[in-house]
Amino acid sequence: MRVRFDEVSFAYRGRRALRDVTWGFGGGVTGLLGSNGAGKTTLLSLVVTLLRADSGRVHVGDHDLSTGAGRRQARRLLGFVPQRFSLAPEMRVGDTVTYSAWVHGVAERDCPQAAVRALEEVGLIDRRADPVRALSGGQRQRLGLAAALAHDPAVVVLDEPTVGLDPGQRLRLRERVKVIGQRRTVLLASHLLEDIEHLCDRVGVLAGGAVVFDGTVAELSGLIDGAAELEAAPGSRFERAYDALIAKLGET
Ligand SMILES: Nc1ncnc2c1ncn2[C@@H]1O[C@H](COP(=O)(O)OP(=O)(O)OP(=O)(O)O)[C@@H](O)[C@H]1O
Repeated sequence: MRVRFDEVSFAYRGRRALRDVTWGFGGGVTGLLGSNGAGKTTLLSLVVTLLRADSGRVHVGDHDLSTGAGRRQARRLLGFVPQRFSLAPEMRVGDTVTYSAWVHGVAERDCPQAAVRALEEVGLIDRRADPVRALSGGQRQRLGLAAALAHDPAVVVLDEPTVGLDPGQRLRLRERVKVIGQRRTVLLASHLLEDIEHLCDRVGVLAGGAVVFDGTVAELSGLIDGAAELEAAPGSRFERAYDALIAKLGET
């Protein structure tokens, strides 16, 4: 399913956060990069209908989010894991996802089965009888993902999902996101270039509320082709190319 932005602008009480964004993504995992304050969370919030564009149009599939009916229909297709979320520590893992399925509109009799499917998707099915407080940070993050998958959404939006996780937990979450992206549209905002490089088919870069790059990970890495001093610098090609892109924008 495709998500499309057409000349979208958004401001917080006069403070411009997105300006004339025309961008789209669909099928597989798309990364969204940008420095602090570039507008990533704002863009994600528009996709998941937490905010409404001041001008321009956002579409999720055929649903136009500028209309009430469009937003209602799109919500059934959307799963969201925000940067910070809270879970009830005494609740069981399985009940947490069953409840999320119900909140997302799954028929009550189907909720337990929906929870089993979502917990299998994130690799937590063996922990379903445990209380949430018994989970590690990485497992809690995966539980948040299961809660967002409970109604089997076509589009999954993740805001900085690996922040605060140790390398092993990050790898496990990454593996899960990769599999989830095989049959869904996933939008992943992150500061961690390594996550984007390993997970994403395509990447968009935001700077000052505008999309300044849209292409594949290989195309972004290719931006430094022929720049000898950058090719020799430390870090992966992708990291060096991203850094050079942001530095160049800072000069203009
Ligand atoms: N609730 C708000 N009220 C006023 N201004 C806001 C609000 N939320 C964000 N902004 C401003 O909008 C701009 C974009 O913020 P946004 O959070 O979308 O960026 P971001 O790329 O997600 O940043 P970060 O990487 O730090 O999370 C920034 O200038 C920010 O200060």
